Amino acid sequence: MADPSTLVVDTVGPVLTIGLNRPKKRNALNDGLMAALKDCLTDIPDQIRAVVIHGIGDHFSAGLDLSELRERDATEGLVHSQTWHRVFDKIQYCRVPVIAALKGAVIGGGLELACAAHIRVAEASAYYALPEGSRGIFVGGGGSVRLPRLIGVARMADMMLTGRVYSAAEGVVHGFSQYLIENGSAYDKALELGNRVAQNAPLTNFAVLQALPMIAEANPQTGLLMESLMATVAQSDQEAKTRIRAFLDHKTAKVRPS
Ligand SMILES: COc1cc(/C=C/C(=O)SCCNC(=O)CCNC(=O)[C@H](O)C(C)(C)COP(=O)(O)OP(=O)(O)OC[C@H]2O[C@@H](n3cnc4c(N)ncnc43)[C@H](O)[C@@H]2OP(=O)(O)O)ccc1O
Repeated sequence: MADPSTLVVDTVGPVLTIGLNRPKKRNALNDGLMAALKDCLTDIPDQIRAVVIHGIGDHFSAGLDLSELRERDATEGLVHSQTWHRVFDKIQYCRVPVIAALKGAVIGGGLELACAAHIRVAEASAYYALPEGSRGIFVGGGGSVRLPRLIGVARMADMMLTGRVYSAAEGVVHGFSQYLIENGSAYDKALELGNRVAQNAPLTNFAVLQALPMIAEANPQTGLLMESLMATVAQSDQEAKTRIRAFLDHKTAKVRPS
């Protein structure tokens, strides 16, 4: 059953912010939190154009709440894992971009949660680990599907076999996170990015979230056809026509390095 106290949910302009709120347990992900997260991601109000997920306190998340793993038999374990898959799918297939603001521990299931987001912003304090090997378990939140696509099978295998802790800087180098920023600013940066992506044409964001991952996984011929179809749909939309006219009439911002 959903435990609403495990999340702090807020609306900041067009951005929905979701704070994982079990700081005394390092935001370990228990059943109540996962159910609350699912509810929250199911009922995103129409006016919301981006979501930021962050951790309350010093950490993003210490992963699965190990105290809830004790009593599960194999069947319950399977159901549990598939429940997680459904929650994280809600992130990956969200109708608006989801940005994870990372700090402190980003461990196990916490890392899997972050993998499902579309953009990862890490402050210097963030560190990543998959200690499942030392706990005698395996990833169960989609990590073996999503993480190798970001950092490669060999590096994920290294994380799982050695339990090595990767730094925030390594996370950027290896393609896990897209931004590395100073301590204390992950939330603000994620919010800034949320406001920025909210300005895009919704159809472009839709294409990036829904079509791009499929195109990237398709064989090149299928991918190129899908790209052409998506491009055609987007450019024939009135929104594109209005935006391009605004640029040609010098009524909109130019592309400038930030
Ligand atoms: C199998 O099917 C699955 C699996 C999964 C996903 C699996 C995973 O996520 S495995 C990874 C599990 N996480 C860990 O092993 C991390 C454990 N925590 C730590 O190492 C540390 O707590 C820390 C995160 C590095 C923070 O250290 P520190 O700041 O010193 O804080 P502590 O004093 O250690 O902790 C404070 C308090 O929090 C409790 N706590 C921390 N992490 C967890 C946790 N993961 N689960 C439960 N409780 C946690 C800690 O015990 C302390 O509690 P007190 O009561 O003693 O205060 C997915 C789906 C599947 O189906």
